Amino acid sequence: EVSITKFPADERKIIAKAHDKYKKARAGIINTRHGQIHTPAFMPVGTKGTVKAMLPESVQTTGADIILGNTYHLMLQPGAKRVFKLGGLHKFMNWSKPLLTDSGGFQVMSLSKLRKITEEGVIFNSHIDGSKFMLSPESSTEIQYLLGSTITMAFDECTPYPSTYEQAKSSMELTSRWAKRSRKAFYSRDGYGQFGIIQGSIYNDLRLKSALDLIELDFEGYAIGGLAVGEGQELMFKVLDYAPDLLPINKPRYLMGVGKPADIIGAVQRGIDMFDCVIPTRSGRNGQAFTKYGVVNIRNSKYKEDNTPLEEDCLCPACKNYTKAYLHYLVKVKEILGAMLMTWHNLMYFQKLMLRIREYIAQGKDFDFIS
Ligand SMILES: CNc1nc2c(CC[C@H]3O[C@@H](OC)[C@@H]4OC(C)(C)O[C@@H]43)c3nc(N)[nH]c(=O)c3cc2[nH]1
Ligand SMILES: [Zn+2]
Repeated sequence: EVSITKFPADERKIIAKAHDKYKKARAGIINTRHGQIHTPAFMPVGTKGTVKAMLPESVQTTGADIILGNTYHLMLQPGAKRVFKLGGLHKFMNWSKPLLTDSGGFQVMSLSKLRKITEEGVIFNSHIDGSKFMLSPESSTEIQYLLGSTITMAFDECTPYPSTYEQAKSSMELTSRWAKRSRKAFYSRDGYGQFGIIQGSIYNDLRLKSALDLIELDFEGYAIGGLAVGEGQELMFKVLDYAPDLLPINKPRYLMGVGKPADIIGAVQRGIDMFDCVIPTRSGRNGQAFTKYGVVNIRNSKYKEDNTPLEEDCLCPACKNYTKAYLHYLVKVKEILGAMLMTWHNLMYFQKLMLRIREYIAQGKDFDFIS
């Protein structure tokens, strides 16, 4: 049971604007082998088999139905075959609910130094010890199978921003060929699914072609890729004004890498169902707390004698049992408990946001009444 709290002013503006034009928000349930996912859903990021600074049972208390893992990191260490031998990622990390794994292409481009993109796949050197690896539609799909992912992502190329029309076109066409190979390599089982990822950057005809190519492969769900890569909120919303409508209305839509609360609200209003973002966890560890009063930079000296909680009505341990002064101190002296409490609060805040959104959609209420 969580209380309804206020959106900060800037989110109300987004809600009001998006609400007038978009009645595409929808609330639903995705049934999987590992349990239900209530959408719109926020998926905490657990790149290396752990949501940093959180026990999985604590992640569960925040209300998360599903968390993310990653092919790239886990294939390098401890290795997909080893995780498989040890009983799969669910057992390894003691998380029994749904797991979605990204296919690894995005991380190769952002993490490994030496890499070569070929039709076959991406050849790269591990950012850990420099050893050579290849990620392809087939190997990425097999690794996600070995990890035991509930939702497997197709192996794609995240088109960088900005890209010319030609660059975006050839990148999208590569992603379509790789999607076909990913779909063929997927071992379909009841309660498990594979999502295609559409690309096409900011060009609507390329987004349409990408969607048509992937719809032919009949994925269980679809992600909108190639966004939240530096294009900014306005351009992202411009793509989201039409891209979700290109996808099957009866299948989940996942916007990768998004985002701040205002981004999530605007995207839900445009028909998106699933989100992932490192912001609540990464910024929590860096001392930023999301609250109904806006973002609190707990390291600010004005909190050093503030004996009040981050939010008086929040049910997380940071707010129930500690003060901003204590959090300020812990983060300043880099105590591990600081990262834990700030992360826990932020994940709770994001899940409360999603709960409020789901409730208001289910009751057919206008978003702008959440205030
Ligand atoms: C932040 N903006 C952003 N992230 C994107 C991602 C990666 C999403 C994954 O990367 C991590 O976030 C940085 C998260 O931790 C793991 C667990 C790795 O999963 C999340 C994308 N992934 C694929 N395959 N294709 C895309 O077009 C794409 C676009 C994105 N835009
Ligand atoms: Zn809290």
